[in-house]
Amino acid sequence: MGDQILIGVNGAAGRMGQRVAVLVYQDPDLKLGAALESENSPALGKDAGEVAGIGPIGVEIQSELTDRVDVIIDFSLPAGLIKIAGICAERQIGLVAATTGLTPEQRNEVLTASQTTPLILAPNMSLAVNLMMKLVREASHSLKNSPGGVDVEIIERHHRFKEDAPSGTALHFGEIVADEMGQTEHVHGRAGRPGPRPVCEIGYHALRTGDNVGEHTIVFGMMGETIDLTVRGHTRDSYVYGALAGAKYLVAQKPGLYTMADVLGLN
Ligand SMILES: NC(=O)C1=CN([C@@H]2O[C@H](COP(=O)(O)OP(=O)(O)OC[C@H]3O[C@@H](n4cnc5c(N)ncnc54)[C@H](OP(=O)(O)O)[C@@H]3O)[C@@H](O)[C@H]2O)C=CC1
Ligand SMILES: O=C(O)C1=N[C@H](C(=O)O)C[C@H](O)C1
Repeated sequence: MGDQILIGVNGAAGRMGQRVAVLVYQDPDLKLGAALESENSPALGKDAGEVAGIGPIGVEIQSELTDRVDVIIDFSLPAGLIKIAGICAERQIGLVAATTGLTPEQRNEVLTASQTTPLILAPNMSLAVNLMMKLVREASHSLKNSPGGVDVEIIERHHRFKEDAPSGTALHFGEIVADEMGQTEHVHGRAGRPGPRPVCEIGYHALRTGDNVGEHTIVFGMMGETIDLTVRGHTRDSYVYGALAGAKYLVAQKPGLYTMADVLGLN
């Protein structure tokens, strides 16, 4: 067991953080070395396994990183990610950063960590979603000269508790489409009399219902036909398995920025 990779989880009491604790516990190559939450969290002092529903695992939730870990997996809030990115950069701890809803300035601040430590910063860790990113790029490339033009709309569905909209994944899909097709306008919902739709728009539609763990549909609407590409999560574990693969990948890397496509062998 001596060569197990020591994982720290930031946002340990959250929906994702709890599943990270459980799946790290079940993985013989990994060991939970630290569980972090904000300094105001009611979970401080509790056992991370108890909070995650698997009974005590001997890791107390704390607000400061005092234990040695090899990689931090972060599913928290932008402020939590920025704080832990600074610590990882200073102590040269690998960082799998999954938190979404960052401003461009916050994103740049997190990215500076890659100067001194290995970093993944990705809005989605799932294999299926990352494969779909490749498929969307290919579809955008193939359809961009369709006669009559192509209208692209991005529909995402998430649980009612999600704080940011549209999802980081939806925004990333939009970047891929615009990179291939050249749309310049990003429109969030429509109401009133917006008039005929120009092809230079990408429309985003964020649905928030129940306990949906995440669905994304990219609609390519043309004159005479439509393609819908959809990826649906069934459980949060699809994201966690990707994050664990990212952690295992980062321990063997030099400082720098790495992608989930690197980790998942999709390049
Ligand atoms: N990249 C990916 O594949 C995925 C990314 N996500 C993203 O992960 C993030 C978390 O999602 P989810 O687990 O559903 O959200 P939750 O709100 O359930 O969990 C976030 C946790 O982080 C805690 N937290 C808040 N501030 C800090 C801080 N400063 N330091 C440490 N912990 C803090 C919260 O505590 P408190 O409640 O007390 O504020 C909470 O326990 C979101 O941004 C989401 O979009 C989610 C799924 C997949
Ligand atoms: O908050 C979530 O749940 C999710 N957030 C990520 C995002 O904003 O893209 C990834 C996934 O869709 C689940």
